[in-house]
Amino acid sequence: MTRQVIEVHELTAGHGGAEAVRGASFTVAQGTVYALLGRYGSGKTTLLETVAGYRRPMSGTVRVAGVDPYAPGETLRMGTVWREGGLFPGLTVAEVVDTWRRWTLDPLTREEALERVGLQGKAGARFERLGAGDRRRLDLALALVGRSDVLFLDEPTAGLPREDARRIRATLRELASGGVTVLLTTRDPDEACGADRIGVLNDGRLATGRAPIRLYAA
Ligand SMILES: Nc1ncnc2c1ncn2[C@@H]1O[C@H](COP(=O)(O)OP(=O)(O)OP(=O)(O)O)[C@@H](O)[C@H]1O
Repeated sequence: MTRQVIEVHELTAGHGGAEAVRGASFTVAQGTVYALLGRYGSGKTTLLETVAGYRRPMSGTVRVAGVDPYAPGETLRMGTVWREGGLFPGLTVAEVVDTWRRWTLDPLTREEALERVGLQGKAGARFERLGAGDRRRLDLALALVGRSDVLFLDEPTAGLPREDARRIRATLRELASGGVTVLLTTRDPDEACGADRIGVLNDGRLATGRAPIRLYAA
């Protein structure tokens, strides 16, 4: 039977009492990519932060691998990449990953982490010399260092050149084939169509469906 790694039921979430997401329900099966698609301000980031356990739900429930990600003491093998990404001036890719590994219990080896995101061969490169796509890959490698089997990604290809975006999507598909469950946000309908399932957020309301669906039909 398919295992639902992320289970969200009637979730309402927001900021200082103002609701940004209302009554969202969806599930994400193990080893699949789920895209939350929506315009600016539709509630994507608020929903992602709440499902990842960074924000307390106003009502409703979230379970990730069967546990409440907001509950104190729960440790989940999950990784997150927020839109700003990391800045590591003065360090090489290898040094950044090794620093992360030191803070992580039972981490992947540096080689494993870089290989999973296609950055093998860039270990000696200085962070400042990396292009935007490789910087995003490095963020992904750091999210994976703790052997994460769930990834939460806020607009992982936003602002990237088309080819970099395509390669990141291919990497996410490979990770999913290896059993990693991916929940991402996007403003790009093309990107959403590459996911296994799509939820469309419109002004805090989530409509769910199976890809491919016509998103902005005339
Ligand atoms: N820290 C905050 N404090 C108060 N209101 C917020 C905060 N962050 C977001 N909001 C509001 O919550 C609503 C949803 O914002 P959210 O950032 O979740 O949407 P989004 O779809 O991710 O948009 P974007 O693509 O612009 O990031 C918006 O009305 C926004 O103004």
